Amino acid sequence: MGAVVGVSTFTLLLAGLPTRGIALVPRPQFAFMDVPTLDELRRQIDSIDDTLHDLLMRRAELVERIGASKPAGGLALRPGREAQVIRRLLERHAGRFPANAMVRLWREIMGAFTFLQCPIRIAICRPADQPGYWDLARDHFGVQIPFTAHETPSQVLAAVRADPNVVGIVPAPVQDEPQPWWPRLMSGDPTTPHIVQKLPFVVMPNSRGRDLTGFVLARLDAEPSGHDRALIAVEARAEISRSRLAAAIRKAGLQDATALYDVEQAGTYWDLIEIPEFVGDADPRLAALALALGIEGARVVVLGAYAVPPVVP
Ligand SMILES: O=C(O)C(=O)C[C@]1(C(=O)O)C=C[C@@H](O)C=C1
Repeated sequence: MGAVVGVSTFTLLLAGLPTRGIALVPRPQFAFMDVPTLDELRRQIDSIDDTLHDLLMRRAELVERIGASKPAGGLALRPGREAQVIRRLLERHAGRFPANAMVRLWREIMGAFTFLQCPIRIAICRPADQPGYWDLARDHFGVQIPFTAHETPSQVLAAVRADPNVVGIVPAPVQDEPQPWWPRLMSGDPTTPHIVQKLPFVVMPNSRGRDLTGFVLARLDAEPSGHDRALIAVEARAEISRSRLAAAIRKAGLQDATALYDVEQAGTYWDLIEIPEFVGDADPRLAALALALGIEGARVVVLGAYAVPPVVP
């Protein structure tokens, strides 16, 4: 009984209630006796931190084995797999820890583990008046991977073409921009990168990059993540109306476009079509699209794909 009185007194003191008449306080049905002390709680946190740390070190061993199975000298980055990892964790996420903070941790983990496998570097188009692109890239790729800033998408493309371990980040296409970068991805040159990701994948609420959108260019084939959008470019010597393009897309068996951009330079016309599904380089619907357009010499090329960003609770 003495112990019960003691615990109840302590509880009342904590609650700022008078402790007189304490002997009349009935024994509680629930576990006041188990209220852990601050030191005990911190010991539990230390133990959790040790487990997390041990698991990270074990994860590093597995990533090294994965790295050894990838082609030597190539880029180890796998944006489709990274998207699957983040989506899966978001689906199981619960509790008070903010979901985007959890994503931020895993972005740091996967950035560091990509860097562990290959000398990846990021070339960012960060015009002087748009410093947020740096943050957009840092939020995604973490602090281990070295970055270089460039003034124009052309400079970024040149950096990616010069080194297979350089990954480029350029502003997402907008209609009526004077010199869009995307028609340049139609070149058949083997150093030409693909679009492999759209940023942000998950918006970081207080980032300087939160209102910006970038595309990641890498010398990799885009890989399906299970929920993707493909970017297909058409080059022709004649202007293609939107309705003609839409009809040809449907006739080729592709899903309706979710976004369209076009540009003309010196009598050459380019259209960029975003399709709400993954389309690989060898997809027969590409040839079907070229045919359905009915324009002599029209070329249709997949510029890449990106994993559709998840809805973050
Ligand atoms: O799964 C892989 O291919 C890995 O290299 C592992 C890992 C990861 O840390 O989970 C790291 C880098 C890749 O971009 C994707 C995922």
